[in-house]
Amino acid sequence: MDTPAAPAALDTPQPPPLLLDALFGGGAPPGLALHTDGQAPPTPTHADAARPHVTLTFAQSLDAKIGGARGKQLALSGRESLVMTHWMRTMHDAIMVGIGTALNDDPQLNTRHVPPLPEGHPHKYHLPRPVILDADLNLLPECKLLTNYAAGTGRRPWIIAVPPTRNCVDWGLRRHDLEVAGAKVIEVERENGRVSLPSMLKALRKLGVRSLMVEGGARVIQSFLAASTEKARLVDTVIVTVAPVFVGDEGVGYGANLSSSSVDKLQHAQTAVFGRDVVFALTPTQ
Ligand SMILES: NC(=O)C1=CN([C@@H]2O[C@H](COP(=O)(O)OP(=O)(O)OC[C@H]3O[C@@H](n4cnc5c(N)ncnc54)[C@H](OP(=O)(O)O)[C@@H]3O)[C@@H](O)[C@H]2O)C=CC1
Ligand SMILES: Nc1nc(O)c(N)c(N[C@@H]2O[C@H](COP(=O)(O)O)[C@@H](O)[C@H]2O)n1
Repeated sequence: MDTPAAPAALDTPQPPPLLLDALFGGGAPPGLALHTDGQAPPTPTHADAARPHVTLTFAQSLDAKIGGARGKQLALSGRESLVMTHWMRTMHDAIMVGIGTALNDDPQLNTRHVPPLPEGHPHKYHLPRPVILDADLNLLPECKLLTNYAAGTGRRPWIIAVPPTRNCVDWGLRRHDLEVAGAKVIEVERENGRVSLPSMLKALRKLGVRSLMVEGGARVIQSFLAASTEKARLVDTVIVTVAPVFVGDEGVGYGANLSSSSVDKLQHAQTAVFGRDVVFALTPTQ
């Protein structure tokens, strides 16, 4: 009698090879993307233990727009590349957007588009910690990130804020309202009028964040691309989805103040087609 074939590793759906190559240099480490009995799943790590691995990722049109006129949120990614993005979310400890995106898109930043696990599967997908760059605490207590957390369907959002230099009653009141709604406020230093990215990364690493997926929006992408220098590189992997559409001049771009001398030098790592979209993975040149 033939011996029945062993079931393929619990029939767990597997992430796209582009992500495995770009973030793990090949195969899937055991337990990847899964939340197993409270253990932290494997994630991309950074050689410098003082900051998390940073993956900068976004979807753009052929004319390099990430949003529509007056910031209108655009569904640029097709179904297949959106699923890829949600796989990427399962692979990171935390996911970050700027307050511009949080107010404009009211995102959920969860992993709902990953293929469902088979019935009876012992684990769940890992859900990344949502983090918002919001120096002045303008996040709304009724946003989806906070209501999902209150409803038990999302993780507790962390807000990266900068305390005002002078006593500011309003900032304190906003902090109180956000904390009552469930947010954790993390204070970091200000740099050039905004959250200092190195200070923010250091604070996140101290709180146990090993990998951070930065999703945008325009100003945040620009800051990360421009902040990296040979001396202090802040981005380890860039993953860009390019959708076959033109948005036009009135759309939101991210390259406004980037010059070739200030932006990090990136080299091609992988390209793959997802449905009608093309996804590029890049890494900084050594
Ligand atoms: N296609 C895609 O993949 C994505 C598209 N988008 C689109 O992007 C647009 C929103 O972009 P945008 O308005 O620029 O908003 P952002 O999400 O980039 O947020 C910008 C704000 O973040 C805060 N911030 C704090 N520290 C920094 C820092 N170091 N660098 C940059 N920003 C910092 C600032 O506010 P403060 O000073 O108050 O802290 C700043 O105004 C929307 O149209 C949205 O739909 C967004 C994400 C992904
Ligand atoms: N990958 C990708 N493709 C697009 O076309 C997009 N517009 C975005 N936007 C990012 O995703 C956030 C929305 O997330 P949820 O669907 O609410 O979980 C949005 O705020 C952008 O960060 N991304």
